[in-house]
Amino acid sequence: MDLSNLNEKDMALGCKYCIKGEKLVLYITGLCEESCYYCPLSEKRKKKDVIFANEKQINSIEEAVEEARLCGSKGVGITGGNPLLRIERTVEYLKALKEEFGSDFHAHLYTTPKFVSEKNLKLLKDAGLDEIRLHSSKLFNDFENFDKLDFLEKLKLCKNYIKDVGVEIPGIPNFEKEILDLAFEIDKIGVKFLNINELEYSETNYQSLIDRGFSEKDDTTSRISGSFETAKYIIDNFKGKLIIHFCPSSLKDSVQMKNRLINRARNVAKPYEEITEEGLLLKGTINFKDLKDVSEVLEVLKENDVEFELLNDRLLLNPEILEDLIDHLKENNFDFKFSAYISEYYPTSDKLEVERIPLVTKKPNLKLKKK
Ligand SMILES: C[S@@+](CC[C@H](N)C(=O)[O-])C[C@H]1O[C@@H](n2cnc3c(N)ncnc32)[C@H](O)[C@@H]1O
Ligand code: SF4
Repeated sequence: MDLSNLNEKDMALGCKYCIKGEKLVLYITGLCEESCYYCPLSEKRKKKDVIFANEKQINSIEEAVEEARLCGSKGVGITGGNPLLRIERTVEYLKALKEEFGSDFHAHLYTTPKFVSEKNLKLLKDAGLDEIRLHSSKLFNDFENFDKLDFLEKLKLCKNYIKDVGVEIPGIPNFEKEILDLAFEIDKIGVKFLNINELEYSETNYQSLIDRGFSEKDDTTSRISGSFETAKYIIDNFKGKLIIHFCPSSLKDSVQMKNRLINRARNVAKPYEEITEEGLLLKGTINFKDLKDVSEVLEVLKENDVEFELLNDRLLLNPEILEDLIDHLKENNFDFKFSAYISEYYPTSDKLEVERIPLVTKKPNLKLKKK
């Protein structure tokens, strides 16, 4: 059974944008007052006061705006850490994005109840926040001390200031009854949605999940066994107005991430590059030492009006054209003095290369001893 209800009417507005890859993920700070045993954040980000716009570490609002522009983002998801621990920064970035892209640029924010206050909510409202999602972290980490009434009060407070208020939690196996109870309670006070994320492991939380008796669902994904069933139990047993959405890890990787990559690739691809179905970029590269070693190739390209880019020691062109050209040169016993390959890489700011297909390998320039 597929629980990921992709019917748009059964989803928070922020999720609709996210699935289409239209949300800028703004990681406003890694600082966080909680220590959830299942926290998936990487070492690079966890508890560090760093800012990321999607995959790129940034230091300024301009960089966030630029990343949103390159990705064709129609909204922002502000996350962390806890964005409320850097409320001034959060508000500054949010205001700037709204000013740049207009008031329709949808903004949602993730936090825990601890620093939800009239003061912070007022600041967020004035900056244009459209949606807020509270994570009842204490429920899973410190059950005895989880103050349900306080959590409900914080949600009510959010409703006074922010248009859409929801709860977002990981689907923790064996917490079915507690989550279902919470669903009924938040429905009574008019909370709009409950998002249940499929519990996932990462390099930072793996050991603590295993120590608590959880196990991997399979060896091809990072899903934890039983999380899907927890969400299913809640969806099957809940009756009320609350929208309950299960977000499987596959939705994050194969749909939302892929769509975000495709959107960015469309904006950053050079005219000679190709975009794959996964949203990666393909380009052909010739590496040379001396320009004269590629003079014949350049002539052919110019004669045929082929688009290319000439750098100091590299010639970049369409991957298919490069492949045809190399085949043709090989057939004509061309004396290659350069290397050539097709590279597949992420359209992200780090341009991470995932594959390199060699077409011509440079001959090693070795001087052999004469006997
Ligand atoms: C990583 S947190 C960051 C934002 C904020 N600190 C919070 O906890 O809401 C974003 C969302 O991921 C969920 N989450 C936390 N750990 C998770 C895990 N191991 N697998 C799946 N979702 C998780 C939380 O419920 C939260 O809604
Ligand atoms: S509240 Fe969020 S960021 Fe903080 S420890 Fe928990 S999951 Fe991680």
